[in-house]
Amino acid sequence: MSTDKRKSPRPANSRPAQRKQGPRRPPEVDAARQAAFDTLRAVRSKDAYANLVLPEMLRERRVTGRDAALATELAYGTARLSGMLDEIVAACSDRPPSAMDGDVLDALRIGTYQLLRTRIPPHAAVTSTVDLARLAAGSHVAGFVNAVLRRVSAAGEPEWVEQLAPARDTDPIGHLGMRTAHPGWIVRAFAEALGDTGTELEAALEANNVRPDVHLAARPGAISAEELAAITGSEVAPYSPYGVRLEPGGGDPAESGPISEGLAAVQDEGSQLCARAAAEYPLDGTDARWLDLCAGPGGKARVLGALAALSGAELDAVEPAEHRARMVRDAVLDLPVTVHVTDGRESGLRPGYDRVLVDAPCTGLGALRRRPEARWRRVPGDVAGLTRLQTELLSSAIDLVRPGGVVCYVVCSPHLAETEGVVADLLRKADAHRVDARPLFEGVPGLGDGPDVQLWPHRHGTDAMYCALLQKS
Ligand SMILES: C[S@@+](CC[C@H](N)C(=O)[O-])C[C@H]1O[C@@H](n2cnc3c(N)ncnc32)[C@H](O)[C@@H]1O
Repeated sequence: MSTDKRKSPRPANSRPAQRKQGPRRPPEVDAARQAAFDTLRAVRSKDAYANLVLPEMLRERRVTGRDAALATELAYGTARLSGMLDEIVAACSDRPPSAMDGDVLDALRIGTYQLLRTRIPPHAAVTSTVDLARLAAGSHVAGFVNAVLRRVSAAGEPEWVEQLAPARDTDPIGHLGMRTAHPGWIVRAFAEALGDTGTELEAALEANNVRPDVHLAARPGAISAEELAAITGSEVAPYSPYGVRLEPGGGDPAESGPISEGLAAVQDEGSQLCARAAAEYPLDGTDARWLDLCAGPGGKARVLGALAALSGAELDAVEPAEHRARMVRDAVLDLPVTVHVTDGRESGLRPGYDRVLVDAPCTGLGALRRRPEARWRRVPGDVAGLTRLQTELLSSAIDLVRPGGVVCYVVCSPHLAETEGVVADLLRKADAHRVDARPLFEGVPGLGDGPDVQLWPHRHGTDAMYCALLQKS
């Protein structure tokens, strides 16, 4: 929660939020709230990603320090909670959010977030939001925004949840959806993957509302995790042998020496573990040709390429999008990796690979904590198209691997249709069998009955990565 207690730029005794007439002077909006508002507007109207737009905007506008921290909290927090904020706004208005002007709705969301989730004094939250709305949509909206926010401010978040959420005992999915700010279909998907609708489900959902630690992956063979931790003043990560957890607030990791020298890269610990699993499953026979079938932007290709170099193997990396293929090339400089710009379903590559990684496009429900708006942008209808693509890519991988070779199927999602569903579907048609992936995640607790591995933010501090290993018969 923000501890921002700065005074509003207005004199303490002025009460513009209660004015009924238009402004007598142009509204003034501080840089932090303006940046948060402009970010939310870009998310809504241009399908932008808040975590890409905001840092760029703060740099361009030279917003730094506490202002940058406030802008970040307001933009990411509001984007993350927007569906829940809309329910509260709806309860305080005579018209539904869908009928409101987009700028007015964005302002109301920011105002509601400030009232419910920060220690910003209510009068400052209301006044600054009225100013934002007036500036964006005209002075005629001031009275409406003021009235809605005054109603919002009559209660705190627990009271609003109590009033608006369904009862937990009769509708735990609906209740937790409101309480943790997730759409119902995502709550249901998490519940099905966890086999739980109680405290563990709540913990898993709450973990999506916490910004993750930043991890680095030391390049295997170039630097050890211990050396990297010493250089960066951090600690080694608990599970990945390449992982280092950066201290929060330590500045932009991209500017750290080891990254600019190509010795390390920012990468979630779960991704490091999955790349390692693809490289380390023990094989009989040859082990010289490796394939990364969905390589862009190259995070796992970097680890796989380095491990291939250490074991005398070569890696082919496939990515159909040219700009992402370029990112793969940049990630694997000096490594025995060839990048192919092609569709993984019809790559034209010569079969006979010993190992294939399929890190397939997915809903990304396993990385909701990194992408503030993603939970409200994704829709259940996305799942069918993605599972079709995932099955086709996995099937192509089975065609490309040699008998006895291994395919490592990874998605950053716990949705059962994308995980077990895709694997089960493939196994009905392909000449392959599942092997236990858990031994390759040595030391990682809470992996259940296997044979596949599902990591979780609330259990492991990683993204919710799923990893299945299939061996061709
Ligand atoms: C989850 S990302 C892979 C992340 C990557 N392995 C890493 O660690 O950085 C999925 C990638 O698959 C690519 N992709 C989409 N359709 C594809 C296809 N038909 N064949 C191969 N790759 C595809 C996307 O462009 C995206 O870069």
